[in-house]
Amino acid sequence: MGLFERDTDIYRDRDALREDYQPAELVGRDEELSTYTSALQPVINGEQPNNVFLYGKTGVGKTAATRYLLDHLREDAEEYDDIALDIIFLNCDGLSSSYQVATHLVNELRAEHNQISTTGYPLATVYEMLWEDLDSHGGTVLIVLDEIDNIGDDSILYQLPRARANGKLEDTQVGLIGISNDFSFRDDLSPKVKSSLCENEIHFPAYDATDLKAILKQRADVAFHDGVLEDGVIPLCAAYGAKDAGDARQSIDLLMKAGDVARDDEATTITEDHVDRGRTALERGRIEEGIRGLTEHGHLVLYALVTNDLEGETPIRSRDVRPRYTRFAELAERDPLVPRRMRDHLSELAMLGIISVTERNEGRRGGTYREYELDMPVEQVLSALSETVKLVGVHESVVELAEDAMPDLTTSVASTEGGDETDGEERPEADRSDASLASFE
Ligand SMILES: Nc1ncnc2c1ncn2[C@@H]1O[C@H](COP(=O)(O)OP(=O)(O)OP(=O)(O)O)[C@@H](O)[C@H]1O
Repeated sequence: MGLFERDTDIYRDRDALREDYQPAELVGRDEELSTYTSALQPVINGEQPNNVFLYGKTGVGKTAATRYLLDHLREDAEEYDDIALDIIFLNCDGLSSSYQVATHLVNELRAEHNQISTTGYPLATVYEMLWEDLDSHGGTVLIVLDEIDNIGDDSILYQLPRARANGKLEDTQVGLIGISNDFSFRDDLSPKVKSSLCENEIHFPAYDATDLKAILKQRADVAFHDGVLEDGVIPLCAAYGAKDAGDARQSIDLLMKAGDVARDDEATTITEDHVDRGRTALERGRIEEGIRGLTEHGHLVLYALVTNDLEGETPIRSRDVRPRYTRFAELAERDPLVPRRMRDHLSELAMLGIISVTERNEGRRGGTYREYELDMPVEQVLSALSETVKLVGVHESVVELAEDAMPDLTTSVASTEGGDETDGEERPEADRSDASLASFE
């Protein structure tokens, strides 16, 4: 028997739950698809295409609807001899300027051997190349810019829709489809860009539990063997999804995680318990990712708050977190931030859902103040902070937890100078070998 053995009791086709799977039909988006279809109709009529702007929160089907309709459009256009349709799909993640978008578009239009460098030309030259390449292409070209809000300036969003009117294009008809999940991007567009890019706006609202159930059912039928899902599983995944953000991607991920947990258990059915465990695992991943993305000072503030929490000091005011934070910064050989900047980090942690904030009144004449406490299991937070703990040292309050939460913790030499004025902790033993210990006196 090999080390790996095929286990197919649960999944018939697990890939149907992956991000890149394109469902044959989109569920529950009839109204949006009908508006979108009308906006694309001029392409089939051989007319100048409309520009379309899709917006809505993440995971609500904007990209899926675009791929679905454009696949159909491409297929249907082949029925007409007088229509030559080409579609360029560009995800703007990582493309932070019109210049970068324009060079990528030029390269999409050019053959492999004729690509241009993505740096070094004046913007006007890149535009000239773009108009020339587009115009020599002929027919209709639809340009989809997904995650369009990454583009830091709106030059290309102004130029593309107007290229024909400005005499830059004669033989090619260009349509622009912009997709964004950033509502402020749309609101902040300059009026001249808004009037052309947003001539057909389609809003994709968040899904409710009923929509999500239908979407999950469609995927589950392909992904799992018959009879594997217990009755409550899809409603539970849908209920969590609707409560969180109405995001189909999140619900599908949860269903897949539940399937994986069941598979690891060598179970033959997926139960609600598998969903709950899957949710905990995903949540852990999300927190860890959020914490890892913070700056070093964000980590130090959070580590300070973790130790306050373990000592039963939370909810706690920012000024009372400060001495511990300052000491940790010193141990990490960093200059502590001023109180206001430290508070900004607390606010950021609250925004990420890692800690919670409560506004309190200071009595009859006083103003309001804020108190902070951890809003996530301390073990998870600590395990995501392992690099910071290594840098600062293991605070006494976390010694016990550290062994479980950070098994990879290596011994580090702790500084013994300086002090944390507010608390008189005992100095930890310096020669413990199971973890690095810092002096926080
Ligand atoms: N109506 C639907 N029917 C079937 N599957 C859907 C539907 N809506 C979304 N999905 C699926 O949910 C996942 C996320 O959808 P999609 O990528 O289209 O979201 P989005 O709105 O473009 O999000 P983002 O703004 O994050 O890019 C994809 O796997 C997609 O296939």
